[in-house]
Amino acid sequence: MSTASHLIVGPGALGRLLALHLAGTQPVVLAGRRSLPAEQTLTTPAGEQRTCHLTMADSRQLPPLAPAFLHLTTKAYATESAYVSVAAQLPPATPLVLWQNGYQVQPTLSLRHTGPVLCASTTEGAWLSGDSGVVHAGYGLTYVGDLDNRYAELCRTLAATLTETGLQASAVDDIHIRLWHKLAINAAINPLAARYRIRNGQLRDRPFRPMVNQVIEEVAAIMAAEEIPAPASGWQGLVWQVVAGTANNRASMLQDVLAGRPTEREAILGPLLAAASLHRIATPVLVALDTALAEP
Ligand SMILES: NC(=O)C1=CN([C@@H]2O[C@H](COP(=O)(O)OP(=O)(O)OC[C@H]3O[C@@H](n4cnc5c(N)ncnc54)[C@H](OP(=O)(O)O)[C@@H]3O)[C@@H](O)[C@H]2O)C=CC1
Ligand SMILES: CC(C)(CO)C(=O)C(=O)O
Repeated sequence: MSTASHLIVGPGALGRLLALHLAGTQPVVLAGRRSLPAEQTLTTPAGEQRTCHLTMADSRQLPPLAPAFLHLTTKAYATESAYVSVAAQLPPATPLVLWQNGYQVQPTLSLRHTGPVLCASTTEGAWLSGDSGVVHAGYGLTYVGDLDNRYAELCRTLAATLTETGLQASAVDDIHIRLWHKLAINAAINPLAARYRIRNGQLRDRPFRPMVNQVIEEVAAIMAAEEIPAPASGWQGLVWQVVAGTANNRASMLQDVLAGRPTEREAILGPLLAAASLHRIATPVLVALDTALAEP
């Protein structure tokens, strides 16, 4: 049985970024459902290129492994099926780390998995460069926590490991709140950017600026009803800071729409619309955006 410390399932932008950082100091296996070159190149935010030989595996037929962490870096909508295909091949107490945006797989898999379930909420930015590379577009920060605060030591261990590799991370005892703050950012930026096919920075201009502000108002009402405390900068401050910081980005939902892939609409807008319905809060703008994204 291999002693690989980190099994990463989902060899996309985030999975490769993670694998290429961890591989310098830790045993890593990167697993997917199609074959990829083992030589993978990381382009750093400074534009340097670093090529590394990774141990690749087929996620449906893993070699015998007992990893210290199973990282799932699939899109939210693909995560449950990826989990099902790999969990049966691993010791049941393997710690699971969920890297998805939104708030859909986190509560579901926290209940379902028999081992510890950690959630990682990251503002690292990465995109794929063909089958053999990943571009680290910008440094961010990763928060690691578990929804019931039962695994603080494990969260600290993972955060320290990530930080050693160059991905700055902190263990937190309020990951639920951090995930909902990220949800607010993604709900305010991604659906509008995808619907109007614009870069994040264009949201600052007319006619989009008032639309973003309407979404923020609806999201703020939902957050208050869900008792999610506002960030220090307020909801407006939080969203507009991220818009400014990612002005040149194509939001992930826009990239998905342009590539004809499914979006993470259900994971991002779904929990907000469900909470709005529970608390009887009218959210006409969020509903219209969700409906538009659901159209084929
Ligand atoms: N990229 C980023 O900068 C950030 C991403 N995130 C979040 O991280 C998650 C992943 O995003 P990202 O890396 O960009 O997405 P990608 O689409 O680049 O990667 C997803 C990967 O998962 C693979 N996959 C899908 N289903 C399975 C399966 N059943 N078994 C094994 N592999 C599978 C896909 O492979 P295939 O090619 O076969 O479809 C693909 O390689 C998302 O929830 C995203 O919101 C969060 C913050 C930043
Ligand atoms: C923060 C933001 C909006 C940056 O583009 C993002 O997380 C995404 O595109 O999904």
